[in-house]
Amino acid sequence: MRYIARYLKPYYIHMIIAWILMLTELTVELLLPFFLGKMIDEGIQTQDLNTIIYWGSIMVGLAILSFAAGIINSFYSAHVTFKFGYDVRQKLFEKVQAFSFKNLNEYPTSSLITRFTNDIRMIQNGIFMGLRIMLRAPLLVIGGVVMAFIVNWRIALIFLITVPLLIGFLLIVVRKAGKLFGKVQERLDNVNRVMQENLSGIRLIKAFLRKKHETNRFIGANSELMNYTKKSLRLIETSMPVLLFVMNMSLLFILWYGSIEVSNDNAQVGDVVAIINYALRVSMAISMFGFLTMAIARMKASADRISNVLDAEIDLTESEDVQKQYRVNDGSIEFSNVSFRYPSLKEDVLSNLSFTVKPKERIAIIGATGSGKTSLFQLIPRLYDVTNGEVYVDGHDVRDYKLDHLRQTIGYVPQAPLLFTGSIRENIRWGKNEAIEDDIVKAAKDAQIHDTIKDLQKGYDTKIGQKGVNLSGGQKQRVSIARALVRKPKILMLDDSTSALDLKTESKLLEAIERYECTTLIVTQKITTAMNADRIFLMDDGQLLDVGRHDQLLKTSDLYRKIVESQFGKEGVHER
Ligand SMILES: Nc1ncnc2c1ncn2[C@@H]1O[C@H](COP(=O)(O)OP(=O)(O)OP(=O)(O)O)[C@@H](O)[C@H]1O
Repeated sequence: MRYIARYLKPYYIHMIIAWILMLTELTVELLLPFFLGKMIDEGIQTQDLNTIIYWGSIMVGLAILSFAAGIINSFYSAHVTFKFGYDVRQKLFEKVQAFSFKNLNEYPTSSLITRFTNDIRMIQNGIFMGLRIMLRAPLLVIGGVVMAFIVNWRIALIFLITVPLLIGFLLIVVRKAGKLFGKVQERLDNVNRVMQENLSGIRLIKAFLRKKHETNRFIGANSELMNYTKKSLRLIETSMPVLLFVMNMSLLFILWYGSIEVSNDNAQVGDVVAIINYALRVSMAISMFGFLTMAIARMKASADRISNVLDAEIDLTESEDVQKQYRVNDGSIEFSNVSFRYPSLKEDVLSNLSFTVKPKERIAIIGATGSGKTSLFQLIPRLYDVTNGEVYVDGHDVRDYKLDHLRQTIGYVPQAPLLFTGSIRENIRWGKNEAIEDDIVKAAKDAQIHDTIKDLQKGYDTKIGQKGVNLSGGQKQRVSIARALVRKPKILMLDDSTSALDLKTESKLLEAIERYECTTLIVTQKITTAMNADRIFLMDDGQLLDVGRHDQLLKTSDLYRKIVESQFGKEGVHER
């Protein structure tokens, strides 16, 4: 909740104005029944038209004042609420942008989306209600009771029983509902997760005929959400009949006891009408107060979830003594006794790796699936930090570089090419904001995608659908390679990014890359790609089994020979 106060700070003036306006509404609301009683007793009972007009005009004036105050209050309350939402969303976005991969593993995308949308909305609801009715409800209860006692204390005694009864009841309901709302938000996370997986994997689901299975999964998550929402809403709804019952009983009591008091000349008809009016307003204020506390319980559950993200410790930061002047010039890489373990695992996925890569050298990394190739890649731009050992770029530990500079000098093409909604030009420029048209076209030509783009009706302006749905796998791969090349990187890392390319296109691509004069690491499953590298790293189970040129490895490594055999046959090995 302290975050709420912090983010509301710039809007304190607006909040104070909203509260002053709300107090104006409240004062009018408390005065109206009093004047109504006066009008009845001094005007209607005595049939004095002038007095009726007098009190009537005052009441109309006050009603207009209250109406205007209500409208302006809503305006200020909405302003504070929306500004607050904007600021928190912005802060959350910046925080998530700064997250390391480890942080991202802790907060699934679906849960972050719920926090960005639903949780912020819950807090906004709480703030809006707070500004409209927070002080108003309790003050109306207190003021209503006091005014009723001023009008006629004997009849007003009924309030001493009904008010504590209703408040006690509502407090119990709110406590229970608060816990349930936390659970509702968790279930909403689940629904969002299933929905997100389904939307992004819809083609796969259709291809595998998994519609029924996925529908059942969604029904499961959706039913849980419905059940918890139903439980919490039911709890709230039980408060309404109880409230109405107590209210009606107290009205009956006021009428019954009031009539006795009037016939005994201890009260006037106007007093009874005024007190009935106060009783109605006090009951309404208590129910309003109930809704408000409910909104606050909901807001608290959501605020906790937002502050968890804002408070999350980002483990991958630049150390205080980071050498800001270090620059990557040559692009040499060295791994020194590197071991790495994902935070969620018990065992290392890379163990004791040591090797050096000379500037501008071209290395092919080959190895079974799960042998740690991608993990090795991720350590160079510090997507994760090593568990043990050191990774050096240009002779300096990667942790001693400014993170932005280090990453700027690396062109990384991940295994699954990810493109963003926007034009092809925008997607390539995504690699380097300042890239001019010539740079973009050159990168596309080198990535062997220029001709394809040219043949599209809108060329570089062709819009790419979400995640590049309207491009083929190989086209997506090449656009993401162009995106990496446009940065003119010192180190280029292709993680199985040429898998969908035919041999001819791939070899042209590799030739073009050679002209970039950058250190190149290529994870590949294809021997034809590996053969052209200066050296091949053969990985198995997180270790570097062998290093050498293709012809050397054919002689020294049984595993390498087997891989070659599996792709070219026994005969093919000798031809290569
Ligand atoms: N984010 C993660 N959290 C936990 N374990 C992971 C994570 N990513 C990968 N792993 C595990 O680390 C090991 C190495 O994975 P990695 O992706 O580096 O292999 P790879 O050689 O690139 O495989 P492939 O060729 O299939 O892409 C695997 O056992 C994998 O299960």
